[in-house]
Amino acid sequence: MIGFIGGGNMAEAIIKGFKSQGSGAKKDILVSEPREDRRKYLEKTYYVRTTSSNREAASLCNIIILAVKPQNMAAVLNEIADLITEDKTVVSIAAGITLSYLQSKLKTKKLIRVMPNTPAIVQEGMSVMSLCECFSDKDISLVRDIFMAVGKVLTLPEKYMDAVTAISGSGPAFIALFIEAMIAAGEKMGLSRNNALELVIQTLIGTARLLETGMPPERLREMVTSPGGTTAAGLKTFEEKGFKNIVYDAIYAAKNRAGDLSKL
Ligand SMILES: NC(=O)C1=CN([C@@H]2O[C@H](COP(=O)(O)OP(=O)(O)OC[C@H]3O[C@@H](n4cnc5c(N)ncnc54)[C@H](OP(=O)(O)O)[C@@H]3O)[C@@H](O)[C@H]2O)C=CC1
Ligand SMILES: O=C(O)[C@@H]1CCC=N1
Repeated sequence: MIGFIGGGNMAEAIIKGFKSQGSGAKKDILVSEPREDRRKYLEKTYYVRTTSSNREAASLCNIIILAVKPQNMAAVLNEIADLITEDKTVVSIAAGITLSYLQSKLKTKKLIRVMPNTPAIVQEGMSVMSLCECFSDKDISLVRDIFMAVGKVLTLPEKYMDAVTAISGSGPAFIALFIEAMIAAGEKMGLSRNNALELVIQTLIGTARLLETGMPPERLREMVTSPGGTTAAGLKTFEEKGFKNIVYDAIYAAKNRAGDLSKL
C-alpha cells in the first residue's frame, strides 16, 4: 500500500492524477492527515483510506510519501522513525529537505527525493527524482511508476534539486502569474474575462506544443516577430523594463528559499 503523510495540495494533486490514470485507480492508498474535514473530503472524492495517525500509515505502508511542509518534517520523522524498517521506501517531496537529512533520521536506505508539480492533477506533471547511490534501479521502479502515472519523470543528481524546485516545482505559479497579467491587460482593453482567458490559455497550449516538437524558443520568438510589427513593439517594452532580469531574480529567490528550507 502507498501511504501519504500529509494530505494537502500536492498530495491531492498526485492522488487525483494517479487515481484518474488506469493502473493507479486500483492501487490502495492511505493518507495520514490531521484535519478531519480534509480526511473526509479526500475519502469522498478519491475513495482513498485515511487516518489521523502518521504511525499507522508508517507501519501499514511499504512506500511512504512524505508530503508535509518542510517546517513539519522533523516532527514527522521523529514520530515515525522507529517504524521505518529497512524494507520500506520513503519518498520526500518537500522543498529543501535533503537525502542526507532523511538518512540521518531513518534506518532505511531506500530514500528518494522527488520534486513534483501540480499539473500532476491532469497527468501533465514534471517530477524530478534524486536517490541515494545505494538504491538499486529495481527498487525505484515502483516509485518511478507512481510519478510516471502523473506526467514526466527525470532523474538528476541532488545538487540540482533547489534549481528544479524553483523552475518546475514553483513554475506553475510563475506561469499562472504571467497568465493573470495577460488576462488583466486583455480586460483593460475591453475583452471579456472569458474571452481573454480562452485566448491566453489556447496560446499557451499551442506554444507549448510547438516547443515540444523541438523548435527552440528563440526560433519561435523570431517567427512571430514581423519586422516593425506588433510583437517587436511588445518585446521592446519587455526588454526596456528588464523582464528577463525579473524572471531570473524570481527564480533565484525561489532557489535560495529552497536552500534556506534545508537549514530549518
Ligand atoms: N504545492 C506544490 O505545488 C508543491 C509542493 N511540494 C512540497 O509538498 C509538500 C506539501 O506542500 P503542499 O501540499 O503545498 O502543502 P499543504 O499545506 O497543502 O499540505 C501539507 C498537509 O500536511 C498536513 N500536516 C501538517 N502537519 C502534519 C503532521 N505532523 N502530520 C501529517 N500531516 C501534517 C497539513 O495539515 P494542516 O493544513 O492542518 O497544517 C496539510 O494538510 C511541501 O513540503 C512542499 O514543499 C512540492 C512540489 C510542489
Ligand atoms: O512553494 C513551495 O514551497 C512548494 C515547493 C514547490 C512548489 N511549492
